[in-house]
Order: sequence, then C-alpha cells, then structure tokens
Amino acid sequence: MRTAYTADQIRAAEHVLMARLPEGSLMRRAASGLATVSAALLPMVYGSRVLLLVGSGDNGGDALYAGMLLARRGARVEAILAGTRTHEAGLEAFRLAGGRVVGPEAVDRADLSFVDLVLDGLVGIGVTGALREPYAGLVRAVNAAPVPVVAVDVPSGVDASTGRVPGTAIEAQVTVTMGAYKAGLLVDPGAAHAGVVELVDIGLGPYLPDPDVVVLTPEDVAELLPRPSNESDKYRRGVLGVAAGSVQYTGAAVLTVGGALRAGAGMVRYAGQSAPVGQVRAHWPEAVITELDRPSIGEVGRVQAWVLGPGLGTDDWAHELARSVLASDVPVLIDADALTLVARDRSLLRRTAPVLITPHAGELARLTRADRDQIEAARLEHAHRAATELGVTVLLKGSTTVVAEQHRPARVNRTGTSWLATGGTGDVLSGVAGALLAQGLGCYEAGSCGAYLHGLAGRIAAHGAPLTAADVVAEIPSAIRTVRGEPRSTT
Ligand SMILES: NC(=O)C1=CN([C@@H]2O[C@H](COP(=O)(O)OP(=O)(O)OC[C@H]3O[C@@H](n4cnc5c(N)ncnc54)[C@H](O)[C@@H]3O)[C@@H](O)[C@H]2O)[C@@H](O)CC1
Ligand SMILES: [K+]
Repeated sequence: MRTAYTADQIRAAEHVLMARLPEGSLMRRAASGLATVSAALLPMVYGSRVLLLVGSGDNGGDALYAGMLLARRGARVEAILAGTRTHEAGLEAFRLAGGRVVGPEAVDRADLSFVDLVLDGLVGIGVTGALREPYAGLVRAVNAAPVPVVAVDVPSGVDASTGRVPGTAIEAQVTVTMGAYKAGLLVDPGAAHAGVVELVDIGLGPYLPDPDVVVLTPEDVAELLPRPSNESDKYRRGVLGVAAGSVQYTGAAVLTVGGALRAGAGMVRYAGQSAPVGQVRAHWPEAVITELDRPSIGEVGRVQAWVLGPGLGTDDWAHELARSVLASDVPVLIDADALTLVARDRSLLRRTAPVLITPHAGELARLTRADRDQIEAARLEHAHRAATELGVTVLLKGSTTVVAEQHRPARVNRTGTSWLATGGTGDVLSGVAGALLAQGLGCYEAGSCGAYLHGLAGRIAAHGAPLTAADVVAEIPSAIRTVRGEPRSTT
C-alpha cells in the first residue's frame, strides 16, 4: 500500500525527527537523494549544465545542496535566486563547490536550450495559494522550454495536501519527494504536474501518522478480492441485482451485467423493461432475467447487492424503481441516472444498508449543489465532504479516481487510462464494483478494488489505441489474473 500525507502531517513528523538529529542532517539526506535521481537523468554528470530555481524556503535549500553535489561531480550548475532571501548555508555550500548564481534572464528560451536539466526548488510544502511573481514567470518560461525538469519535493505551485493548482505550476518529468508521498502528488490536477514520483527515504517512516490518502498495489487488490472456495456455489459466491437500462438506453444494461459477470458475481439477476431485457438476454444468457411490468423489485429473487441506475432514465417509472431498490436491506451501488434521481429526491438515500455512489464530477455537483470546476480542482476534499454529508461511500470518477468514506483515508486509483473516457465504461465499472459488493466486500473495498480492476482492464484493452466499453468487459478477467500474478493464458 502506498501511503500519502498532508503537508501538516509531514511537517509534524519532520519536527519530531529533526529534534533527534544533528542540525541540517535531514536536508543533507534529502539533497543526496535528489542529486542521485537527477544524476541518473543526465547522460553524463560531468560537463552537463544544470539550472536551479531557488526559492526563499527550505525547498530552495534542498535544491542548493543537491546542486552542490552535482557541481562536485563536475556538472556546471547555475542557480537563479528567486526569493527575497535564500537558504544561507545551502548557498555557501553551493558556491564553495563551484556553483554560480545567475540572473532570472537565464530562463530566456535561448539560454534554456543549453541546459540539460532544471531543478525546481522554488517552493515545496510551504506554498500558500497561487504562485506569486517572480516565481510564476520563471515557471511559465521553464514550462515553455523543451528542458526536463525535476521538481524538488512538490512541483512548485501544486498544493501538496490537496493536489490543487490554483495558478501556474511546474510541469515536471520527475518529482523527487522527501520522506513520504504527499497526497497532492497522487491526485489530479497535482498528479498531472508531478510526472514520475520518486520517494527519498529520510527516516520519517516511524513518525508518520495514519495516512490521508492510500493507493492500492496489485498485491493489496489480490488479497482483497474474493476467491471461490471448494464449498462455493453460485448463491454463496454472491448474487447481484442489476436495475439498469431503459427503452432508450439498452446498452447500459448489457454493459453493467457484463461487467458484473466478468468480475465474478456468482449470479446476476437483471430486472428491467422489455427492450433492455431482450438485449441482456441476447448478450448474456448467463443472467437470470425478470421482465418488470411495474417499477418494483418485488418479483426478483434474493440478491446480496444491487446496482441501480446506468441508462435507467429519470422518469416516474425509474423513480419508483429506484425507491423499490433502495427500500431493500442490501448494499446498493447508485450510478448515472439514479444519481440524478437521488439529487432530485434526497429522501431516497434514507436507508440503513450501505450505499456506494459512483458519480463523475458533474453528477457530484448536482448531488451536492457544488460547482463542477471546483470539484475537479479539489477532488479529495469534495469526495470526502460528500461522503460525510450524505453518509455514503463516494467513488468520484476521473483521471484519478477517489474513493472516500468518512473516517478513512481516501483511496486514489491511478490504473486508468484516458482511453477509458468513452461511452459505457462507467456502466462497466458499476457492474464490476457491484459484483464485488455482492461477493461480500464493503463499499470502500468494492469501490477501490473495482476502480483498480476497471482501470487495469481499460489499459489492457486499449494498449495505446481506442477501446470500447465492451472491450473493457472482455479484459476484466485479464486484469484479475494480472493482479493475482497469474499468467494470462491460464485460469
Ligand atoms: N526542514 C528540513 O530539514 C527539510 C525540509 N525539506 C524541504 O523543505 C520544504 C519546506 O520548506 P519551507 O517550510 O521552508 O517551505 P517552502 O520552501 O516550501 O516554501 C516557503 C517559502 O515559499 C514562499 N511562498 C509560499 N507560498 C508562495 C507563493 N504562492 N508564491 C511565492 N512564494 C510563496 C514563502 O514566503 C516561504 O518563503 C519541503 O518542501 C522540502 O523541500 C525536506 O528536504 C525535508 C527536510
Ligand atoms: K518545488
């Protein structure tokens, strides 16, 4: 499990560790890791040109000490001192090693074309708000130049705790982060600025609190996924009810049922009107089907969880069916049109059994009356707030998916690919996560494992080219085999 923390959590841990160590040793550890990663990005350290952007805080200090180490190895290292003050000891050490201080004009396009690497040490976890001048101007110039950038600790301009980017921010190829991952490096928009994140161990581990954010590894997912035992039968493996699809949207029903079957539901009971029923029957003879002549699940047999909403429509019939599903005593995953119904009628959410909602930013905006752009800008915060306010588990879809539940660290999923941004893939995700709910996983686990498998299946299906939602369904078993470390050709 990869764990990540807010700036305050990191500061508190650093404080305790620093008190136990000789002055400056943490920064030397940080700088040494930073120099090692930077050196590996250069074809040859000796003779290469490195430019440091140095801010007024300790982030600039890290850059100066790393610059010193690179200068000692024969690099030509120059520093732009952008702050009103500069880390004194770092600057002295840098100068003694042969580093040169240059003016801000060194970021002119012509000059940057002679530079092999930029180290961005303008600001780290100490940032507040949008980058001010002259930092913002330097960042714009560097971003516009074709020069690789290593961000020190955090790309300058990214809020380390939330991933917010309130103004200009460095676009780094690599971010060398000190002591522990910062939450804002793992969730967009911050993550998109960070590039590859390399962690430098400075001994902070024992002093860190419970994490703010967690990223599951394949091993974590493999351990959480249900596995059929010798005693399993289709009922014990989990029966999922699917209330999805309508006359207008038949495909959503097909994709949701497909996702659920491929993700290992012991049985899928599909309930819908005649048009989607015909389609589901044609695509998935495995599904057990109830054709509804009224909007009630009274005639559908026992299930362990429901998926409600993909392609369901938002008319009175859909509303009544949603009410009937939500009146059951099993976990319900609410997606798509059912989210619109719930946004209109919050009383639908009054139930005691667990609820997992799977909105994208626009759907969450409708549900919480927030602004869509603000949600995109601060995904962690909004997912958590919605989970707390609505008393549900929230899976906020997007390039980095966030699963939030009250009193638990947000789980961020990064297995997806931008090829997944195509019609119907959300229905597949609902089916996958619903199947995991039916197999007994809680909403938090089902949401995070579902997002992981769905993203990975998308990656496998895309393989660098466009995909369809049906392709994602087909690759879910490959994704499961991949996390289990089993060869794809065996079962
Ligand atoms: N103290 C230590 O021993 C260690 C420090 N570390 C480094 O120290 C950093 C934190 O250092 P600081 O606490 O000094 O903070 P930073 O260096 O991150 O930033 C603080 C400075 O940035 C300025 N600033 C804040 N917001 C700004 C904005 N929007 N525009 C322009 N300037 C802005 C502030 O005026 C202040 O001078 C970490 O990110 C990390 O790089 C790590 O190396 C671990 C060890
Ligand atoms: K930085």
